[in-house]
Amino acid sequence: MKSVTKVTVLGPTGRLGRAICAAVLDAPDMELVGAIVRSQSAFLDEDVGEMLDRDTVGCRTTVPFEDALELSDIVIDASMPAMTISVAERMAVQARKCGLVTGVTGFTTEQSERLATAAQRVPLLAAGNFSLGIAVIEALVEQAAILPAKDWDIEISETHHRLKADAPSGTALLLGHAAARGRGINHEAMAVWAREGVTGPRRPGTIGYAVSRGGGIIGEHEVRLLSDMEEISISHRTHDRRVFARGAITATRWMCDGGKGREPGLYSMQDVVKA
Ligand SMILES: NC(=O)C1=CN([C@@H]2O[C@H](COP(=O)(O)OP(=O)(O)OC[C@H]3O[C@@H](n4cnc5c(N)ncnc54)[C@H](OP(=O)(O)O)[C@@H]3O)[C@@H](O)[C@H]2O)C=CC1
Ligand SMILES: O=C(O)C1=N[C@H](C(=O)O)C[C@H](O)C1
Repeated sequence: MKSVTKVTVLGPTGRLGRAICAAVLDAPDMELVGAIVRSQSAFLDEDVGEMLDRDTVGCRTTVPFEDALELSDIVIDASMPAMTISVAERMAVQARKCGLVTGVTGFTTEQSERLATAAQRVPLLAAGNFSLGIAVIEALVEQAAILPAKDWDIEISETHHRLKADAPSGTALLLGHAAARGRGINHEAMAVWAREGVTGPRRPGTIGYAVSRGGGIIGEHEVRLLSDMEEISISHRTHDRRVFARGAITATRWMCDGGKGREPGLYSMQDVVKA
């Protein structure tokens, strides 16, 4: 008999969380067993199917997550950093091995370190972007960034909808880290987060970021490599938020590995696309 993966979703009421819940409900090999909201949620104790304007599914939104974790094979996270950290740390002290797939962005350095610590005990896949297209351009950016830094400037720009909470986007950051890896430099030392006033000439070797927010744009990213005589532009546009949900399902299946589950560790979409 084919096994069914039991899934809990964190942040099921948000833009990403709703798309992921719908994808889980549509996946024949998955069952939604938990939907975790915060105590201030406007959608507390709602049937997830009804919340999505579908038939009742028998899984209701709740605040305590311990019972859902006990039932789950995997947790898919579409919430916000504080919830991600508290659930990841709770999972790290659980005896049974349940994986966490998080798409959340906007972690502070301290939160990222706490997530990495939790990943020593939990199989944890962190994806600043679930799109497989972004995973591909991440590799392209790393490859392009081998061009000599003295001749080629790297600039990253992103645009998102007016409601996005964090900047630069998680995707812009993962592209910046890919560029830094390609160049063999320390990302934090070379990142220029914004420019204003009398900035003077561009510092050689830096990676510049620019952010726009407006309207309903789902996500646009561009990495430009600029020399005096030519330019490379690597860009990506998301046309439909369901691409994130689809990628999250692909990542979840990779993490479950046919029911065996992955070993504790920090994984990324690169592991998924290279499999
Ligand atoms: N990796 C990827 O491919 C993608 C990642 N994202 C990321 O996913 C996250 C969620 O994005 P999005 O769905 O657009 O955001 P939303 O604001 O629409 O949803 C976030 C949900 O998380 C819950 N939540 C839990 N804790 C908090 C908190 N402390 N403050 C606010 N809300 C909280 C809220 O639900 P409630 O109040 O009901 O508990 C809220 O509905 C972001 O980090 C975003 O960058 C987004 C799209 C794609
Ligand atoms: O908040 C969003 O909407 C998105 N967030 C992710 C990010 O920060 O990169 C992914 C996607 O671009 C949409």
